[in-house]
Amino acid sequence: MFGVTPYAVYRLHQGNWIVGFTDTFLVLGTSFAVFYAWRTGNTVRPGQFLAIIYSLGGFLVTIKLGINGLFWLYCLVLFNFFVVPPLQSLIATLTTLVAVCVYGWMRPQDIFESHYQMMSFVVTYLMASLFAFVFAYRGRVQRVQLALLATLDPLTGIGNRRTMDEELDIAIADSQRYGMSFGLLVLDLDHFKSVNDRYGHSVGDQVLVDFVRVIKSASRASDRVFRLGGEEFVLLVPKVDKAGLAGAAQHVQRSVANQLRSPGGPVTVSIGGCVLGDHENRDDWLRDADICLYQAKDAGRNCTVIKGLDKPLA
Ligand SMILES: Nc1nc2c(ncn2[C@@H]2O[C@H](COP(=O)(O)OP(=O)(O)OP(=O)(O)O)[C@@H](O)[C@H]2O)c(=O)[nH]1
Repeated sequence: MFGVTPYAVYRLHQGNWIVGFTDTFLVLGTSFAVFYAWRTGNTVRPGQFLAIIYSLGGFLVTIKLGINGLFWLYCLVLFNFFVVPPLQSLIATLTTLVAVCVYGWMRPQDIFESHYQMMSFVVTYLMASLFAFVFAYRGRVQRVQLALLATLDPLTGIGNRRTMDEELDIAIADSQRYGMSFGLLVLDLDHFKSVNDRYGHSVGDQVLVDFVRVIKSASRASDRVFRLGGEEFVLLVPKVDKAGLAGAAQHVQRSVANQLRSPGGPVTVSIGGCVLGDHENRDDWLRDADICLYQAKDAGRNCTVIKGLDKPLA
């Protein structure tokens, strides 16, 4: 925007109306797109809008300025790959190339002084597009990988603590807005340290992976499981009351006792839980579920304590 504005003023001052108005349109269009993105938080549509108007503008400027306009098309390549995903950028960039070449072919001397010059432009423009594409594509793949690393637990593939925090905040917002009920279970394997100490860390890792598989198979598709850290996991259960949460917890607890094995025999889990009720933030909610978990451990492990229910459930 800052690069184009002086040219818009200069071209209008010169009386070169088409280029002047094109530049002015680009400046206004950019301001509009930036404003829209700022107000809505949506950067996809403004990016596509900008790629289209700048590609069109690049074409118009080139057919009016000839060889001097061509230099701007290299900036256009970089700009397009900056504002829209690689494939869309490639389409916008190649469409502009085809338009410029067809025009240059039909009106010799208007843009290119010779076919040789046109070929040189095509080759350098394609090379610039190719490098920009590879660069943008690699950046995109790395961004996706970073996003996964930041949100998933690498060992088990389920959401990590950061993902859980977000999901619990969404649950609290849904509860306050729509009156939906949620329950939270904190699950901790019993005597897991001895599995590690006796059979090694990699066996312990395999038990954790199996544990997640058992939790998933014993819970509903709408339940969400997260790894809080170490051998502690959280299950978020929508649409339950205290009794329903206790039922869900007992089902998981029994499934683990029946199915989860280390080389030394069955592995069990202790579970603490509470419904969202009038907890107003996730820290309080988690803390109360954690207190129940400690009560379950104190009660001898392989059992469930739900806040508000009288005794530990075996
Ligand atoms: N293999 C493996 N072990 C882990 C991982 N994260 C934490 N641990 C181990 O989990 C064990 C947790 O031990 P404790 O907190 O004493 O708990 P516990 O032995 O299960 O005892 P209780 O919870 O009281 O029943 C420690 O030995 C940690 O090293 C992991 O990613 N992989």
